[in-house]
Amino acid sequence: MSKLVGLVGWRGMVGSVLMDRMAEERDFDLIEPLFFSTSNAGGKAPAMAKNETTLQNAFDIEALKRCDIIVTAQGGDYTSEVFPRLRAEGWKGHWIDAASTLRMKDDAIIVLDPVNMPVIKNALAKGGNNWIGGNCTVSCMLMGVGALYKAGLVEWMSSMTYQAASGGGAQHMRELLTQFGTLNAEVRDLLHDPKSAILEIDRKVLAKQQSLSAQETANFGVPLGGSLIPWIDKDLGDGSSKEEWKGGAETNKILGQGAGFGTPATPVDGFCVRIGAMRCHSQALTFKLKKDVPLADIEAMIAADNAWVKVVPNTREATIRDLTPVSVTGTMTIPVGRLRKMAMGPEYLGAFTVGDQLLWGAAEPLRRMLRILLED
Ligand SMILES: NC(=O)C1=CN([C@@H]2O[C@H](COP(=O)(O)OP(=O)(O)OC[C@H]3O[C@@H](n4cnc5c(N)ncnc54)[C@H](OP(=O)(O)O)[C@@H]3O)[C@@H](O)[C@H]2O)C=CC1
Ligand SMILES: N[C@@H](CC(=O)OP(=O)(O)O)C(=O)O
Repeated sequence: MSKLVGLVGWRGMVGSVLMDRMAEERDFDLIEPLFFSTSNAGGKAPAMAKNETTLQNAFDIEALKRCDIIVTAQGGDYTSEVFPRLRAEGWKGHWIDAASTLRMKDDAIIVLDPVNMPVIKNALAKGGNNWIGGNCTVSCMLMGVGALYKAGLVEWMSSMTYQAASGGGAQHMRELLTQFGTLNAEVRDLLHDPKSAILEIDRKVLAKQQSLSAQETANFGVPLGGSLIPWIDKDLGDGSSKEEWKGGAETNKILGQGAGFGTPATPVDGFCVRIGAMRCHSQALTFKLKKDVPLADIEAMIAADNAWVKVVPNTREATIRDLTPVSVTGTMTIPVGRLRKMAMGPEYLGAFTVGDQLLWGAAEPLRRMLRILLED
């Protein structure tokens, strides 16, 4: 009999991408889906529903307890409210979650199976049942350069990120586009006049950016269109942002190394920056390798690591064609390019990578974990 799989958060941005991927990969053929809602219990479930066509109340613990597996992309507040109650009521099913809430708990595994299948299998064998998707930046980075970690080559890594508006949620994407529209409207006439002075355009754009209404910056807090914001997530009070902290903490946990595993952690640190891209996160990486490995060997290692990574030749033409958010958005490909030894010495490697933060960064690791459980 098919497993009963509860789906929570399926109509949100991450959830919609997840539903599309599940349909594409025919995951619904293998399960009996049970759709939940926080806002429309009793309404009609989406077309993928089979026998259970009514939306269940996502806060109804008895209804949730019926599920063998629950997959949620509803968000951290939902997880904080429902998960402890569900476990306290004795539910032993598998919980698969996009939210960060449970990621660093001892009994939770951060799932990214092309990178950490041994960690997942080990936890499954020990009865693990909490499977959490990683931070989007970390997951996309490891899908690209995980080979270097698997080979034990990384002494440390620094990551400078260029993170898309979608990381903040759907409203942030809308806000970015609204700001671009407002700025364009401000200088539209001057743009249409080829003889207009560019510094006049620049002055008017800046004046508009600096006077955007509170409504037009409600989500990011400051203008993002035509600017950037070098801080993502909470202030940890030690000079770093929570997004930067996740880079080190989650990378090591995914790889099954660090304090919790009785092995040394690999130092990972850098700056996380929000830019005006729509839904692809990009990262400039600097590695200190444990030894001097020829560049050709590094490229071969990265290219062979998984079915989605693609090494982009370090030429201008290939880079501007294949290593941008616009070329990657909506695809499962994780390009890694700009690979070169840096001026600091032969153990210092530079790389640049891009990933769709709603696919590998959020939805895909969850649906793959579901498949692992269904095939177990
Ligand atoms: N955005 C991102 O980049 C990432 C997000 N995540 C995690 O996933 C969680 C969900 O994120 P995200 O998908 O961006 O959140 P959304 O705001 O798009 O969706 C969350 C929920 O909001 C409700 N909702 C209310 N109004 C609408 C509407 N107009 N359209 C769709 N849904 C609506 C839905 O619940 P209901 O149907 O019950 O009303 C939906 O499931 C995050 O909180 C985070 O924990 C993880 C990785 C990346
Ligand atoms: N913090 C990420 C998005 C995200 O949801 O991250 P997390 O799953 O770690 O909370 C960003 O803003 O780009």
